[in-house]
Amino acid sequence: MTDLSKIRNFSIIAHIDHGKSTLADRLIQHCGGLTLREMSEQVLDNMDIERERGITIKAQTVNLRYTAEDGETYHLNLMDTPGHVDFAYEVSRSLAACEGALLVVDAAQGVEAQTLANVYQSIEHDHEIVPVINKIDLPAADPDKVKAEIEDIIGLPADDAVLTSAKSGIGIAEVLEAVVKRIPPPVGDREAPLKAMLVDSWYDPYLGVVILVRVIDGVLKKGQGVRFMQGGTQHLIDRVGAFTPKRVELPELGPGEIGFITAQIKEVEQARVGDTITTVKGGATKALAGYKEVQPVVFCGLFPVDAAEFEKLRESIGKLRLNDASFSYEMESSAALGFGFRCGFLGLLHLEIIQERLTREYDLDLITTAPSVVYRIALGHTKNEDAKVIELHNPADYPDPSRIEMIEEPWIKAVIYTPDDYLGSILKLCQDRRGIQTDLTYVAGRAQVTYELPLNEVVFDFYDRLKSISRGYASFDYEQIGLREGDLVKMSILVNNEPVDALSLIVHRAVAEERGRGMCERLKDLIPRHLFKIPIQAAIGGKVIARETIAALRKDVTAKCYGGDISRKKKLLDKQKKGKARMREYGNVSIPQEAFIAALRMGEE
Ligand SMILES: Nc1nc2c(ncn2[C@@H]2O[C@H](COP(=O)(O)OP(=O)(O)OP(=O)(O)O)[C@@H](O)[C@H]2O)c(=O)[nH]1
Repeated sequence: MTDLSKIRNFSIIAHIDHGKSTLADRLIQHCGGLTLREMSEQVLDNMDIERERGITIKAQTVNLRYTAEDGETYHLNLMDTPGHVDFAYEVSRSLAACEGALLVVDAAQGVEAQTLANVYQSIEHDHEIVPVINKIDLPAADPDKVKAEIEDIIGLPADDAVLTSAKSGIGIAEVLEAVVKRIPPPVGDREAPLKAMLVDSWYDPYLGVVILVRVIDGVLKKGQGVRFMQGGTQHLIDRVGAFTPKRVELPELGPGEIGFITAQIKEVEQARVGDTITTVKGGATKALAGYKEVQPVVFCGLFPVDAAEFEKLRESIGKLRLNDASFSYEMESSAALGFGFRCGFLGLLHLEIIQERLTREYDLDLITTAPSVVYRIALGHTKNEDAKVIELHNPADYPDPSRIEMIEEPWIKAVIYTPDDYLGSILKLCQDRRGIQTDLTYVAGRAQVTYELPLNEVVFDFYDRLKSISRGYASFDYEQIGLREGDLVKMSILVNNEPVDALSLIVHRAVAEERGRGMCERLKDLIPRHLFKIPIQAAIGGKVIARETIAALRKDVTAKCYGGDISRKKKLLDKQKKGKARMREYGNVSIPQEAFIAALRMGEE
């Protein structure tokens, strides 16, 4: 049983790449959680893709023992939080499990949008926030300027910010002292009915579903019968423990403590983030506030390039889903692509992560159809059917236009934070994407601009474009603000007069022609020439709005290497053969796999 006054629960909030994981590793190392050899890998980001992309996806926590200058030993629970807008809800639950936060700001980059969004959330949770200015070893570091930014932009006192270089190990002890002295201990009642928050859950092949919890009141013990108040299920706890960061079993978790439990749960879906855990007998009557059921917002079809791999795809998707309750899938069949799955994601990054894991970990070649948001459509009545409202996840299911009375699409509020120089191009980008500017302010040579934007204009390549026009300096954060009516139509793409359903998408009428022209032009470059002429058309209903033609070609690919180098000829033929495997036949036209997504990139507007 740990004395409450000796516990500190905190998270680290930072913009991507400001050094959160490196600092976390240093804190663990300082507290002796791991040996140097074990430290050679960053421990908190534990998925391959996380490491490669340098982003944190799943929240993790470590329990550290720190003997402070006052001679007392403290239990520090360090919570790692995901660093991307797609996972905002998980972040909010992790923050709700803490009493304070370290705000890590890069000494050379200063405050950025993601930092802001997370700090405001942290403030909402009444956290004590300790500013940490990291990377002071960099030649471009300017801690005083960053301090001023923290005060001006965020409104937090930064005089006593801790200066660190997580990379060279400077200021680490100071950070730990600040945690102990400035972040308050948790409060809780050991005698009260059990109330624990489900902070995170994941699937472990040996233990089943592992649940990360923060105990608010009462005690969690092995052998206890518990009830998940939102999920409505009951379970028997078979393990209680913590990560140091190695997994250790403990006799119990008391108020204020963070640790894990297992209860022979088979699916993460049964352990929803934000749920309240209480005892079956004499349990709490009121669940903790803040529970939300996360819903996928971006949908797309995933199809195997090789139809024979459908079963493998089904199995692989099933395995991924074991570990990720926020992603959904159901079988889908398409005239052109055969059997595949319609999948739902929290956002584009989430989509890319799943797609990449399927490709890399499960060695699948996939075709991804155009991502789509969820539209709400009011349909008028017909002779046989009453009027009704439907949700549209797939442009292929677009109803008969004559029946549509109204279409609504989801909108977001986006906050973009950028150095002045790039503001002009960013405003143009937002304007082109049907954005409505609601605010523009300048602080210390940077602009903060707020836009309302339709989500469907953001899901394709908005983030990539933003990064490229600002040379990586602009940052972006968004939240959903509900549905709004829009003049939306389905645009079909016809290749050699056949509609290709995987390329059809819902667009706003005002931008349909431009987008249609862009897609036709790109497809013209992406589809190789055939022996016959291929028309490529964009159409709304029966009306063609854009057209390109791919000229016919003579087949002999080796014709261009006259001269007798046989190995070169062979290489070309091999390449042609390989290329074939990655093509999709549409009628009698082969479309390369990469064309499906590349056609949607909106290019250098
Ligand atoms: N020069 C210098 N580089 C640092 C320091 N701390 C971290 N870095 C580097 O900055 C990069 C990003 O560090 P991470 O710790 O992965 O950043 P992060 O904030 O965890 O990133 P996310 O997981 O994406 O949120 C890495 O290349 C680190 O080596 C520092 O104190 N000085």
